Formats: sequence, structure tokens, C-alpha cells
Amino acid sequence: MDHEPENNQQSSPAIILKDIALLDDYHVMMTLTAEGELQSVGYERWSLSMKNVLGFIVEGKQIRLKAVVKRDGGGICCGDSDGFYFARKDFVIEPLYEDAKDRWCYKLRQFLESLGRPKRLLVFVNPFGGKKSARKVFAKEVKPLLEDADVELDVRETKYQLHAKEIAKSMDLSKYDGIVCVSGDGVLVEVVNGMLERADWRKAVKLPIGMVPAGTGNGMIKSVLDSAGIRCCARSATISIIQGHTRSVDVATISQGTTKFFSVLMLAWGLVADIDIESEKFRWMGSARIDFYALQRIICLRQYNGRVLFLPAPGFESCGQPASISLYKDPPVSDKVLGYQGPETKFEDLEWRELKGPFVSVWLHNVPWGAEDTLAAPNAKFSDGFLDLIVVRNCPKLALLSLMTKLSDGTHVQSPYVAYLKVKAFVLEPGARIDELDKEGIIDSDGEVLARGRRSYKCDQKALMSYDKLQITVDQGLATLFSPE
Ligand SMILES: Nc1ncnc2c1ncn2[C@@H]1O[C@H](COP(=O)(O)OP(=O)(O)OP(=O)(O)O)[C@@H](O)[C@H]1O
Repeated sequence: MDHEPENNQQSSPAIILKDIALLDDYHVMMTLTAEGELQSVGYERWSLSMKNVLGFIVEGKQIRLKAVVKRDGGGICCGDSDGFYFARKDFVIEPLYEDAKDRWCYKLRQFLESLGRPKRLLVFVNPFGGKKSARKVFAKEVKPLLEDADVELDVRETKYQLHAKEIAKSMDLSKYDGIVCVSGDGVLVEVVNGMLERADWRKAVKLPIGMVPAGTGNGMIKSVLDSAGIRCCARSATISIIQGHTRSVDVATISQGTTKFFSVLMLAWGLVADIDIESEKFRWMGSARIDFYALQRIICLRQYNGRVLFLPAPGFESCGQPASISLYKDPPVSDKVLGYQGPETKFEDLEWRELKGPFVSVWLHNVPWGAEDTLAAPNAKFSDGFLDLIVVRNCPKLALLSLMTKLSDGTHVQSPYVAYLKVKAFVLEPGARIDELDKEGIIDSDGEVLARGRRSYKCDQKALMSYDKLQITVDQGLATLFSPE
């Protein structure tokens, strides 16, 4: 039997039910407090928070509680050894009298309903992402837990790229309490973009989105779970969705003229983008492709001409040099009702700063983790209204290699070769490679190729924007995510 720590110091909360019952075959005095603690006094003291009860079923005279219990250290869940994880566990209560059983069922149901958990979820499963394991992850880890919690599911397998975006753009919002993506970050980004392209985007962005890691890059769910000290795995991710807490997350609008892309994770240009996109050709290697190709890219290091401009967050006003700027202005269109157009703040007259190239890497991050093993921006916050900017310019190759090894714990930002700051708005003016001026680079946002310059790596993806000036503005806490706290 699992025991939760007791706190005898505090005054006892009001008891709303008290009966003699059998708990796992032992006679106990079972109580339910107004704060949702199930407690027993009998052969041993035991307690279980209703927050950790997914649901219950009645089996004859018995009530089977379908619960989860926290575990620290020890066993490995999905290969990640950091933080605690949840294990599934049933507890069986048998009140001595039939009317007591009905009372318990009534109160337990009432309590669970008062928690405001999602009851109807739209679930996207991407059978194509990552190790192509999403179907299995859904069937083995996600579905059984959601069934235990009595959640009604509408499951859609994505059939092609942008399928999830299409559905998010046209779905009936009133039918669901949230969306779940059993995928990598790519499907999440599609859903956010679909929501923001709706005429009723203000309502759509309030619908919480949950992630279950089943892709190559699971940076968002790693960031969400890690911030609560929980290991990143499908089970913990699903439990945090069932528990129904939410948090807001900043959305960055990347614009080039009237073309827009909404990003919740990151934008990269230079080394990180080249590794991310060009390593696709080594996909057969699995996750080793990133390390393998990073090594290759550092040995034959590229540097890019260009300029970045930024509006520094408070505390970072001395970074870079003062700069003047002209930003794209959205035409005063009446069709604004068609979708979100980016934050309405006027950034032009503020004190912009600049950094000039050549650049090895320019990386903007919204949340701390870029992937499960990459703590790209250790100080990033979900909804502070700022993006973390990580810039590498001149850097010896050996130091660069050492930086790559530090990405897993975020200590790369302490290097003297790295500029690490927070910005409110950002402009990228990408240029050509310094060694071969007829070759340009790739701009990558949230794992998608946003722009591809002349004679850069060719891949199947069609780029949304041209390899030219881009501007990025942040809307604080615009989207909503399921989160453990
Ligand atoms: N059935 C499908 N066939 C091909 N592509 C698909 C399919 N369903 C979804 N996709 C695309 O797969 C891409 C990657 O999805 P996902 O978010 O699951 O993984 P990822 O970790 O971001 O990327 P990947 O695993 O491909 O490196 C998304 O851009 C999505 O549009």
C-alpha cells in the first residue's frame, strides 16, 4: 500500500464523510475531507488526495479507485531520469453497508466533478512523427488513462502535413474542453496556427492544448513537465492533461509583409537551423543524426553576414548598439476579423538595439527546452512576454564543440562566446555565407523551414517566406496549455 506523508501539525480539515470500510481487505475508519483528502485510520494510516484519483468504478460491494501515485528517483520512466513520475495504482474500498457505498459514490463523483477537469477531448495522433510510435503510445499509455478518467475522446490520426491545422481551423469549439497532440512539437504549432487563423480566434486560443511526447522534438511538453519537477513521459503528460490545470504561453508572430507564422517554441538561423533541417538526410540514424551532423557542421563551420535588431527587455538595455528601424506596418484592412494579426503594440518608436554579423548562430526561444535533451534557454518563461535570444558570433571550433555538449544542462549560455538576453521584439536581416557569397542559409521556426536562401539545402518542404527581413513580436500569454500546475 502507498502512503503519503501526513501533516499532523495543521488543524484538521472538515470531514464530509466517515464510515467503517474495508480498504484492501483491512477494516479501517475511512474519511473524506472537504479538501479532498481520503484518509483512513485502522491497521495503518493511509491517505490519498482526490487530485490523484482519475476516476472510480463500482464492482459489486466495492468501489475501485483508479489513482496515480507519485514516485521519486529509482525506476526510469521513458528513459528520462530527472524529477518524479506517476505510477498507476488501484485502491479498493468496501463500505460495510450498501447505503454507505451509495453515499461514497455520490460524494466521490461530486468531488471529481468539482475539479473542473476536461470531459471531452479532441486527440490528434501523428503516426508519422518521431520514431513513428505515436499510435502505440496512444494505445498503450494515453487511452487507458483517459478511459480511467471517463474522458470522451474524438481521436483523429493526421493523414498529411497541415492536416491538424485544417481541423483546428474549422472545428466546432463548443464540442471540446481541450485538444491533445500525441506527436512532436510540429502538430502543436499547426494547431496554434489553425486556431489563430479563425475569425473567432479570441475564443479559440482559450481552449487548452495538451501534449503527449511522440515526436523527435518534444520541447514544449519537456518544458511544461520539467517546470513542475516531473519527468517527461507519455504517462505523466496524460495525467497532467486529465488533472485539467492550465497555463498561458506567449505566442510570437513572425511577419514578412502580410505573410505571418505563429510560433510558440523557437526561431533559428545559422548553425542550429542548418543542423536541425539538413540533418534530415540522416534520419535513418535516429536521434544520433543531430550529434553526427552537428560535428560535421562545426568542422566545416559556416558564418553568415547579416544583422539582428531587438527591443531589449528591462535589464538588457545595454546589449548591442543603438539602432534605428523601420518595421512592416499592416495595412488598415477591414478583414482583420479573419484572424489574429499579431500584437497591437506600437514598437517602432522604442529604443532598438542591434548586433551585426558575421554570425555563427542566432536562436530565439520562447520556452526553456528545445528538445528533451536541449535546455536551449534556461531562463525562458512561458508567459513573461519576452523571447530569449542566444547569439554566437566569433567562436573557435573547439569552444563551439564544448558549447554543444553543454546544451543538455543549459550552461552554454554562460560562455563568453554567447550573448544571452531577453527581447520584446526582434528583426532578422539574414545575409549570405561569408566564404561563399552566392550561398545563403535557412530560417527554421518550430522545426519547419520558414525561409530558404539561394543555394541552401533543398528539402521537400515549401518555405512560407523568402530569405529576407523578418520581424517578430510577442503577445504575452496568448495561447493556453494543459499543465501540471
Ligand atoms: N500522416 C502524415 N504524413 C506525413 N506528415 C505528417 C502526417 N501527419 C502529420 N505530419 C507532419 O509531421 C510533422 C512532424 O510532426 P510531429 O510534430 O509529430 O513531430 P516532430 O517532432 O515535430 O517532427 P519529426 O518527428 O518529423 O522530426 C508535422 O509537420 C506534421 O504536419
